[in-house]
Amino acid sequence: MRGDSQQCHLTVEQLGRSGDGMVRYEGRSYYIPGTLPGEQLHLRFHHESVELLGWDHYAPERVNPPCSLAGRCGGCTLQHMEPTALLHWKAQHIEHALTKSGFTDLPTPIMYQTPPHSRQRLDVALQRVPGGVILGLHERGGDPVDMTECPLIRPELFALLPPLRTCLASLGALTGRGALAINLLESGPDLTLETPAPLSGSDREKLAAFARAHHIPRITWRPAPGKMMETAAQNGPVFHHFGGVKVTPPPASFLQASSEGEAAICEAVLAGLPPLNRKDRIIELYAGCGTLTFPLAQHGFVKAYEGDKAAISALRAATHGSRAEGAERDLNRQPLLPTELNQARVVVLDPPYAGTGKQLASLIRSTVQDIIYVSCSPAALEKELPALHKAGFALLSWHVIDQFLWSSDVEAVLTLSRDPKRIRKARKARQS
Ligand SMILES: C[S@@+](CC[C@H](N)C(=O)[O-])C[C@H]1O[C@@H](n2cnc3c(N)ncnc32)[C@H](O)[C@@H]1O
Repeated sequence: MRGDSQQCHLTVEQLGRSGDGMVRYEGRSYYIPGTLPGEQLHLRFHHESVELLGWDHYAPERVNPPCSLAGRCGGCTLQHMEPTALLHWKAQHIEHALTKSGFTDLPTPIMYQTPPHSRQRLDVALQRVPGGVILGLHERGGDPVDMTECPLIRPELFALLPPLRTCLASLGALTGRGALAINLLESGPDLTLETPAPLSGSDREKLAAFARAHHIPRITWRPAPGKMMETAAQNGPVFHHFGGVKVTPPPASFLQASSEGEAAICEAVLAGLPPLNRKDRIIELYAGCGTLTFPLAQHGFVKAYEGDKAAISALRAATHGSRAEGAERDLNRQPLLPTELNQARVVVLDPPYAGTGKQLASLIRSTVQDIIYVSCSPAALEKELPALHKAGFALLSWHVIDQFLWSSDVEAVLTLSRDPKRIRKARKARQS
């Protein structure tokens, strides 16, 4: 029901990309956090903004958020949505990117959602306040909200936070705002700390004592992301296994959000491989420090490319005795040429959020028949899939992996082929 007054009752039409409900008013779209499609809202419109006065009708997908910080903490924006409905909503993003790019008659997706309390990576903001330190995620457009509870992260990670706050509050280097990345590796939590001022000798002693008391193998310090890092405390070896191979990930290294998500991605990638013999070459682009490299190396010889120096050094250091080789390469500045790609029986790529950039064009010009595309960005897929469709690739399977529970983010693994035999076989298998 629309009226000319500033107050009105409108129905949420859909969720926007970031998970906010969208209503239309006088030809404009407005996004309202915390609302769901089908809900009727009582709203008041001001010049450019809208105020939610209340709900006339709730959606059946609405649930009570499991965390009392929901709505404030910027980590989870969709805790009020029933998880299965959320997974289907995320699958629609991928489906939309595929159909918009020309892929029709899609196979049924294989979907997976990670459980609560499974996040193994945490990137938090720090803020010194009178009497202590706030450690948490930013409120939308605001200050960090202290993470006094969190149904998302692994319990052992959450258990570390209270003593960590005490330790951080004692550091002279944390004069204002800072940041902390924690990767929960097999060897224990790996901490990378950013503070406005450099660590003093006394700060280092406190961090070393904290590391010993809480079985933390390594604490690294840096002034800001991308700046020189220093080891603040080393209390034991740092390691993690990928596909049975022991790797020493560098500080603040990319790590999949949860081990369950990582396993689901890995399984989807391996399921998408064409028939290979051990001599066949797999080219892997954006390899990080080897999450997919070493599982892939059990199926063919992997040539892995990665732009981050520390990550590729870690990968290369672990390749001894495996059927994998790593190379440092900025794939935006120096994409692999078609002649290089042509050596591959299959190309596996897992680009950053922005997508593959310049690498895509030479992939299309190559004679590569099979691609497995791991993507954390439906928007990048929407941009890049049309060219792959035009180049003759068909979609053999798609996996939707919601490893970002209660957020609007999603991961997808797409198996694409332009090998007529493989396409025919996949179509036949679907029909039977
Ligand atoms: C989504 S992560 C995937 C990493 C790895 N596949 C994994 O699962 O752990 C994307 C990777 O792309 C790398 N990357 C980003 N831009 C790059 C570029 N221009 N050239 C090469 N690698 C790049 C990042 O350093 C990161 O390791």
